Amino acid sequence: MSIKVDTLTKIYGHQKAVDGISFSADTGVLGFLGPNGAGKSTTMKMLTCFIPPTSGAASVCGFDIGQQPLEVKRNIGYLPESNPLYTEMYVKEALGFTAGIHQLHNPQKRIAEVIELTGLGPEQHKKIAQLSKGYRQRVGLAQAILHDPKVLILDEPTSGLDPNQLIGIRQLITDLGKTKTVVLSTHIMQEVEAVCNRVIIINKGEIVANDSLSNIRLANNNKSLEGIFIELTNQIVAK
Ligand SMILES: Nc1ncnc2c1ncn2[C@@H]1O[C@H](COP(=O)(O)OP(=O)(O)OP(=O)(O)O)[C@@H](O)[C@H]1O
Repeated sequence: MSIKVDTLTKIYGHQKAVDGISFSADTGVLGFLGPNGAGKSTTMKMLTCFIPPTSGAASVCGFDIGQQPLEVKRNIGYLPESNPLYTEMYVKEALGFTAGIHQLHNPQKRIAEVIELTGLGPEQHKKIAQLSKGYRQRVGLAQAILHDPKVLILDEPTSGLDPNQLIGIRQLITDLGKTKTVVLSTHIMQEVEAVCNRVIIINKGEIVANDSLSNIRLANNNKSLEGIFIELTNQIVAK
């Protein structure tokens, strides 16, 4: 398994943001769903060693997030929800900067590859500040995959994109999921149906569903995913 999570918990002050969750993931796209404030980003930040857990354990490609953060970061690519970018840099300059952090042996070749993969070609000579939101997301994705990690953590990578951009990015995520373990946080149920092999639904820091999309539907009278999501996270009877 590329990701193993064992009773992972994060408490901020008096609030339990993540409450003893356990799951594992391997090659494919795992949809990580939940209402606002459910604990998705907090889980992703713990898996990527940005914040320490309060208790519990997790490993990425066999490396412990507490004991081996450098090895974890080597094996993981992370696109945070806010997609922080240096907007004064040119696209290639930003990718070169990330390549330097990862000490890539042949950065120019790999940068050309990820520009091709992420469809950044037509915009590659611009400054990031001049890019549309969709192309900025592509730069964030390009940075996340530059060191060819086995695991990708993508926190709402398609939020705010127009339908044309959505299709391109979803195709890229689907393709990446053929060889990598991708954890995808999204609020778009259509997207989950389009790209995810498996789904975890988290509510108030606890996992309320963890299965293939078809099994989750079977267990919930074949309702729409939206209906299942509402039922499992609100206890409101879905249509
Ligand atoms: N640094 C922090 N300090 C205190 N509380 C925090 C902090 N970060 C997150 N929280 C709280 O922890 C809970 C989980 O937040 P988190 O960002 O993980 O949710 P989420 O599922 O990613 O939500 P969204 O879908 O809105 O992005 C929320 O109630 C949030 O307010």
